[in-house]
Amino acid sequence: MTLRRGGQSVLCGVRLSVPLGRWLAVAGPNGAGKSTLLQCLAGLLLPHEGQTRVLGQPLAALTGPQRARRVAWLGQAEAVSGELTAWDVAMLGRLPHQGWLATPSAADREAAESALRDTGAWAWRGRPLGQLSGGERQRVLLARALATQAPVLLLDEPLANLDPPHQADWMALMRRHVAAGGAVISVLHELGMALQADDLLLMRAGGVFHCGPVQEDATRRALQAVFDDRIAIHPLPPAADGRPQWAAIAV
Ligand SMILES: Nc1ncnc2c1ncn2[C@@H]1O[C@H](COP(=O)(O)OP(=O)(O)OP(=O)(O)O)[C@@H](O)[C@H]1O
Repeated sequence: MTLRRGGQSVLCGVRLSVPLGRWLAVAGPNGAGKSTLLQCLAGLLLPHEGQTRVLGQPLAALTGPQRARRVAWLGQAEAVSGELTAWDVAMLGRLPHQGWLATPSAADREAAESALRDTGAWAWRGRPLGQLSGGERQRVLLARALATQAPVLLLDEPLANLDPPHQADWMALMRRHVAAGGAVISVLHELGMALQADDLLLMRAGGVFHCGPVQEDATRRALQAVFDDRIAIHPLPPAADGRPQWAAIAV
């Protein structure tokens, strides 16, 4: 996949395949092309060369609702009317499931409630988005993505404004999503969290610097290298489920 913006090449020859049942974290320095790649995968930007296929079908061949039922999107600094309540925003995630002018079904309401409960946003479902804090707002937007019940989640900096306990909750949600057969692709600057993903895609200067399982030493070495060895990775005690964990510290 190749994309030029403003006369510059911002993605060059990126090839990527993410199987269902895996969580891929995308990391790399500022300006590496991570958000651009995610927007191409979501169909929000059209690459000059290459295409995105979702569940075996070219994204471009799908209608808007078909696409939105397969791929849920959470972008950076999304513009959503501050007058909408948290409930309204979660229900936006159900639009791809509803017919033209149809009223929401019981299944739509259940999906929105479950998503708001999962992100800890149920308590303020009646409050307008404009009256929520940055982290509260982010949890509502995550609920909108989850309410779609799409198998593929594309999340650009989903942890922005989340406090550490809610970051841990987010991770548990992603684990649950992949354990249920979904796929997650998330751009993360929180490298400790990125190191808990299954796979890491490391980008630099619009290209793939490295892609591989977090468990492989080579991947963790590449993570240090993509940041010019200005981070160090240290092992941590295993997680409760036995999964190895690492911390990334700026040096
Ligand atoms: N609308 C645009 N027009 C021209 N160039 C753009 C545009 N949007 C982004 N770019 C450039 O594309 C490159 C990749 O940007 P992108 O936002 O994908 O990087 P990123 O890896 O997500 O960075 P960050 O970690 O800072 O969020 C950057 O050099 C950026 O300046």
